[in-house]
Amino acid sequence: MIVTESLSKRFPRVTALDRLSLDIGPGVTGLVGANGAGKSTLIKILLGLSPATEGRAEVLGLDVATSGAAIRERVGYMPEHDCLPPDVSATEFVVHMARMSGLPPTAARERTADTLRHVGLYEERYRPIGGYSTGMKQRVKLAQALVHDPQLVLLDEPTNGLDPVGRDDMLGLIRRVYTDFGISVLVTSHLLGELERTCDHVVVVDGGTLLRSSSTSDFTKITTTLAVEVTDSDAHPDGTAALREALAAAGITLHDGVEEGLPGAGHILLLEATGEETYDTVRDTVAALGLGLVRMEQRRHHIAEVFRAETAAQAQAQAQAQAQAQAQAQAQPTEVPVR
Ligand SMILES: Nc1ncnc2c1ncn2[C@@H]1O[C@H](COP(=O)(O)OP(=O)(O)OP(=O)(O)O)[C@@H](O)[C@H]1O
Repeated sequence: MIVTESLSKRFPRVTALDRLSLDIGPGVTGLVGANGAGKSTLIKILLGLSPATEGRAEVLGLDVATSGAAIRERVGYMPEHDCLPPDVSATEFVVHMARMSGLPPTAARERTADTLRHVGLYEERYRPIGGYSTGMKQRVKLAQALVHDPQLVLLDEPTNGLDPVGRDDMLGLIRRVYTDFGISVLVTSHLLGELERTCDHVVVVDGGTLLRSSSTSDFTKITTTLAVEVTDSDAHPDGTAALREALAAAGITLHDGVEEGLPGAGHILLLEATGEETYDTVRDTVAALGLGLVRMEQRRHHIAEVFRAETAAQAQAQAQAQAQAQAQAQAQPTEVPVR
């Protein structure tokens, strides 16, 4: 869907993209990076709206340097900033965008009605956009990106300004753009965690360079940590504590601390699974104590955890390399200038 090779964009004072090479296939892909990482710059280059300084990029097999118009016919774009005219209704605006994309009048009206319904705008679509909430405006921006039935949409920070419920709704909508309509999605965010449930693939950029590109399941790979949650009983009013003690006595390695569990149950104990026998020991110990087993599952990493650990390991490796270089430099005999 998207391929970039050593793509760079330099502004007079800042390098927004630095030799970025990517290969993004169909599905929902998250492009994650802090503010200023270069996400919006990449999107503008992919749409053929801004030339790269070096390198090349292709979208749907079309070269961004020479086929900008053809790319924009096949690709939808949801910009980050508020760019909607306040005095027209969502219907008028989206019909206008559909006509601009080349749809005839009747098809433009029909597609607009379908798309606005899909993004969850009903009666309010006839009211002026100026009176809409942020969530409704984000939906209109998404609708105008979808109305011409593109093969791919580029969504720049679609959850910006939304409360947690609004974010979840928007992320659900984005997922359905691919599952219901087969339209591939590149969605940017500065929040790594929120893309975990939505994206098949995650690309992380920092300072215009690629930090990591991998499938979400690789990021969130299963760990050897078991999460166990039990209920309390009359004999053991603190079931979690009783289980912790009994498992430790049975030789199982428990991780420090506990996590919040379900209301009504206890906390979640985290322990190291060394094999099938760990499951048996937990099951038998829970039964012997007369507790109810609420859950016993292998824990998955969250993207943010993996990423924090990788970044810390990289920083440590860098610091070690620097210290080594310094030690070597000090060990070199100092040259005495020859007079
Ligand atoms: N037209 C421009 N002129 C000069 N510098 C620019 C221009 N556009 C972007 N930049 C700079 O390039 C860098 C990357 O910006 P970009 O907008 O692509 O980041 P971003 O990851 O999208 O972050 P945000 O979500 O905050 O927009 C930033 O340092 C920004 O200040």
